[in-house]
Amino acid sequence: MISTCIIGASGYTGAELIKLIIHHPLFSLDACYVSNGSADSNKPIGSVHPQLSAQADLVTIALNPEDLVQMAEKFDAIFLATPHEASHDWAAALSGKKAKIFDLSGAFRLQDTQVFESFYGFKHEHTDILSNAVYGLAEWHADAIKTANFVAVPGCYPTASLLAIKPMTEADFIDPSVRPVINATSGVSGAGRKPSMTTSYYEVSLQAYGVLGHRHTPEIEYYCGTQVIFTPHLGQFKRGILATITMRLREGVKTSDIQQRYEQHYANQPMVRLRDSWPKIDDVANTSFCDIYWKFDEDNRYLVVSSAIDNLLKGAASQAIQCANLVFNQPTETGLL
Ligand SMILES: NC(=O)C1=CN([C@@H]2O[C@H](COP(=O)(O)OP(=O)(O)OC[C@H]3O[C@@H](n4cnc5c(N)ncnc54)[C@H](OP(=O)(O)O)[C@@H]3O)[C@@H](O)[C@H]2O)C=CC1
Ligand SMILES: CC(=O)N[C@@H](CCC(=O)OP(=O)(O)O)C(=O)O
Repeated sequence: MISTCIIGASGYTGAELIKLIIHHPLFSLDACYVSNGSADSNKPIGSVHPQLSAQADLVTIALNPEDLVQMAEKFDAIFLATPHEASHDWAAALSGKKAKIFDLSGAFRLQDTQVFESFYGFKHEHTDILSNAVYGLAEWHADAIKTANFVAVPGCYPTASLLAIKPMTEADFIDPSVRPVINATSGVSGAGRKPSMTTSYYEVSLQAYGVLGHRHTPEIEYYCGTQVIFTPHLGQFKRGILATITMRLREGVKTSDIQQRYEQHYANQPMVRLRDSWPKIDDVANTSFCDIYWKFDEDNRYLVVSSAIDNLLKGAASQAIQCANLVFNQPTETGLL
């Protein structure tokens, strides 16, 4: 068995990782860490996450940062389900050792440290790790992921957006004079477990936020190679993201060309489902799938694509497992179907 541990096990994506790893045929979950001083330290997992009662026979451990080097020599894989700052600070002790690292945070996704600093609000101190980090968009970067030691698992909105846009950008079908427009809505679990007024279920009413300045804009732009207008919305539901993207395509692109590109990229990708009707969040919530459907106005060259994922799974934990499967030479869908 491949020995794994999770750091940040008391959070929402931590809980999803626990569920996936304990049911995985090849990975064993050997430790669950929380931060030093966490109210959830030294507790059975079933008491931290009641839905995991009687499923995971583990007690959370308060992480001592001095133990990180030893942990990186002990485990085969370490999943960081921690805030960006914690992942950033701990990466140096963890990387370059036996363990393959899968970081769910945004700390190692942006290669340009100036852009990183302006969107994340703190200085990037680990450019050496950054330059070796592989972006874990599993359907597009599988070859690089297979040989990676450190995987930066994509953000939730970027996963939904990039899976929809990349077949068009890779084919050079986008009209360069018109930026793709992404409107996306996330459930409140996207904001993590820590309570806050802006994300409290009672306070939330469908609303745009982060307009023309969300930190996922540079991530999406870098990995699809075109500038976009990205507008996230927060909706009053627990989990899921629906991203609807409008793209103007170059003259001469036909409906059949679009069909051919989506099929070429996703027909053999088990975690992406090309649907025959508009995706719904209920169809993907609590699953590891991304559902995609599109319609093209050939006369006016506007393509509208809709993409739905579960933010905590395909947008975080199950994509991390897809990456780990690839690193350990398994089919990407192992343990996810
Ligand atoms: N929620 C989502 O939809 C997605 C989240 N992500 C990213 O994944 C990571 C985890 O997100 P999520 O599970 O939602 O977040 P949560 O807030 O639900 O959980 C974060 C975890 O990290 C621990 N933690 C908090 N502060 C620190 C700290 N300073 N040092 C160490 N550990 C700390 C938390 O609590 P404790 O104090 O008990 O240790 C908890 O276990 C984040 O980087 C997030 O941006 C990525 C994609 C989607
Ligand atoms: C609803 C909500 O607040 N969503 C978060 C994105 C989810 C997330 O955690 O982003 P990363 O994948 O980059 O870590 C946000 O807008 O910042």
